[in-house]
Amino acid sequence: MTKLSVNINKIATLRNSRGGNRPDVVQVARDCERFGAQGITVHPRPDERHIRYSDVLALKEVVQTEFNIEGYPDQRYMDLIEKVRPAQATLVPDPPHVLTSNAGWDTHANRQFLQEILQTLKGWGVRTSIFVNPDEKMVEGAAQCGTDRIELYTEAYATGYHQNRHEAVKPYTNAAYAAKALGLGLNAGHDLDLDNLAFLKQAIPYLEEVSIGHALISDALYLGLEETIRRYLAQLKD
Ligand SMILES: CC(=O)[C@@H](O)[C@H](O)COP(=O)(O)O
Ligand SMILES: NCC(=O)COP(=O)(O)O
Repeated sequence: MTKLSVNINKIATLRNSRGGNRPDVVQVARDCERFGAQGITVHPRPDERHIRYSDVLALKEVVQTEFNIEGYPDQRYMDLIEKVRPAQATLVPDPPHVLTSNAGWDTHANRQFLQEILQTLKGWGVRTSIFVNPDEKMVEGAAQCGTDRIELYTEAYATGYHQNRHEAVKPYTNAAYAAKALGLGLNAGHDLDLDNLAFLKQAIPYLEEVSIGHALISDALYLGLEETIRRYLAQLKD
């Protein structure tokens, strides 16, 4: 079964745009789970443009499904993970001021750094995932770093989907196969939506988790959150 983890970053974007606590990030997380989401993902960025570190502490108290915290493993992120002990920590190589995540890790050039971080996270009992491009060499590097899972960075798939989905998905099926052969768990995320999700799932049936935020929250503005989550879950049926 492929789990849907809803990334609620953009709920916090809307809340922060006016100050106050509307929409309430914690209530939205509760509702996402009530509507069937099997996980909640957040990506607190150093500038706290959306999810704040304080949100993560509040969410820890209420999230009943899998809590996935993404981020660059600087000291602040590591201190947060140590305090929260989420189900999963997803390491992303983002510099502080990127508009959004735009690349996977070079798992060879960063091997020692990642090995040390992953060892610490595993010592805290946190499942680890590394954000990577669909590149078999980077997948091999991720396995050498000792991660539990990888998350395939699916922006290129989403960009190429409407031109030629069969071509767009090829690097992902190759990288997924390499991950499976290496015994790595497999997640995917970034720019997945109601158009492209089912084809990815069909091409990689053993995907363990997709984390989806921007498109899902945008869809919810038209369809409502409950109906939107129902539709995304329907795309993931085995
Ligand atoms: C790692 C990734 O691709 C996304 O989860 C990322 O968290 C999106 O970040 P923004 O919501 O800040 O665009
Ligand atoms: N890891 C991907 C994620 O959490 C959400 O990415 P997006 O759907 O907001 O592009």
